[in-house]
Amino acid sequence: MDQLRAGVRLRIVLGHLGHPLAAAIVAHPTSGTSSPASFQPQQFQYTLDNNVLSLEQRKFYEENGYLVIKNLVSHADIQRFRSEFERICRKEVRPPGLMVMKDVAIVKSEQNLSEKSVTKIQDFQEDEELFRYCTLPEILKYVECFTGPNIMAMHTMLINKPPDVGKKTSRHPLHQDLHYFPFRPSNLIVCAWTAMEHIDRNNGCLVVLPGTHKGPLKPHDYPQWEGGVNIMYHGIQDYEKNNARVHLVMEKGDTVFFHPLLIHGSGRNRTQGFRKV
Ligand SMILES: CCCC(=O)SCCNC(=O)CCNC(=O)[C@H](O)C(C)(C)COP(=O)(O)OP(=O)(O)OC[C@H]1O[C@@H](n2cnc3c(N)ncnc32)[C@H](O)[C@@H]1OP(=O)(O)O
Ligand SMILES: Nc1ncnc2c1ncn2[C@@H]1O[C@H](COP(=O)(O)OP(=O)(O)OP(=O)(O)O)[C@@H](O)[C@H]1O
Ligand SMILES: O=C(O)CCC(=O)C(=O)O
Ligand SMILES: [Fe+2]
Ligand SMILES: [Mg+2]
Repeated sequence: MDQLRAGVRLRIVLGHLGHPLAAAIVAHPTSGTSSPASFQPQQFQYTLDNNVLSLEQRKFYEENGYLVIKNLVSHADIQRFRSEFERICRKEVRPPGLMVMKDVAIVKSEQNLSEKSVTKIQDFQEDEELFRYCTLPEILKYVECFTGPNIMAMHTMLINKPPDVGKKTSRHPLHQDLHYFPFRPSNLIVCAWTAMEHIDRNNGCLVVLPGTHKGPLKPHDYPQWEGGVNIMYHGIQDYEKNNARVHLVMEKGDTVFFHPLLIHGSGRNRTQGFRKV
């Protein structure tokens, strides 16, 4: 917990740099990256040597830049996060530093904050209930496989993807999270993304381009989309169109861990529900 609190202080300092940060958990830059002498460092570049991941899981992350762990977060915890999100939307609690974002399609039409007008909250580090997510032993157990033991929560968000009103504004353009992060080294950063309900292509699942974590950070800018683009939702301009997109279908509680250079985004929500992660 002390280490996580220290990380929150760092995140606030980074926030003063004016960067739009997003969800990430990162290792302290001084934490060890060295492996035991018996280990071949060239074999594993993106995962650290511990006993949590199977060889198969390690190889999968090394090759693809992401790893899905099924049924990791309990439904009881997810219900608590959902309830707290609703309390925030009703303005019953106002955690300091919290940023509330609305979708561009409704930002000018709906005046009152409600669960149906908030697209995302971010920087919930001062909300004890939501920050529990960053302290869950089952999450940290896997995070440590990528960051090492000295873990800091760098940025936090709860995304409430709204039903698309027909302009495709609910999409999140393909991007690399490292574009938003003014800290390094990238291989010691990982994002934990937990489905709070069943998520598939209908409600806009996470879409990844496997293996792109091995490439460089690419230039980002606003997508050339007609009909509406959300402020500060930058996308990659020149991604390889032949690179197969993989749609991650996930059940409630499933969690994907991914590298900050992995190109990913999410499609429109064609249901009437608000897709939560
Ligand atoms: C690890 C990366 C993963 C990611 O999440 S990548 C995306 C990162 N980007 C973000 O997180 C963006 C976060 N959002 C924000 O910073 C803020 O919500 C945002 C969009 C700047 C607006 O903040 P505020 O200034 O507090 O809001 P406001 O209500 O006073 O609006 C100011 C002007 O902006 C407009 N606006 C608000 N939300 C928008 C939206 N979603 N899309 C497009 N325009 C939007 C709003 O209409 C207003 O314009 P005007 O001044 O009235 O003309
Ligand atoms: N032709 C494209 N050009 C640029 N980005 C795209 C293109 N197609 C998809 N994307 C990006 O990839 C994400 C996921 O694509 P996907 O096709 O799943 O979503 P969608 O087009 O919104 O929904 P769907 O195809 O399921 O109706 C989109 O949100 C968008 O960011
Ligand atoms: O859930 C989404 O729609 C996109 C999330 C994302 O890009 C992220 O968590 O970094
Ligand atoms: Fe992202
Ligand atoms: Mg499509």
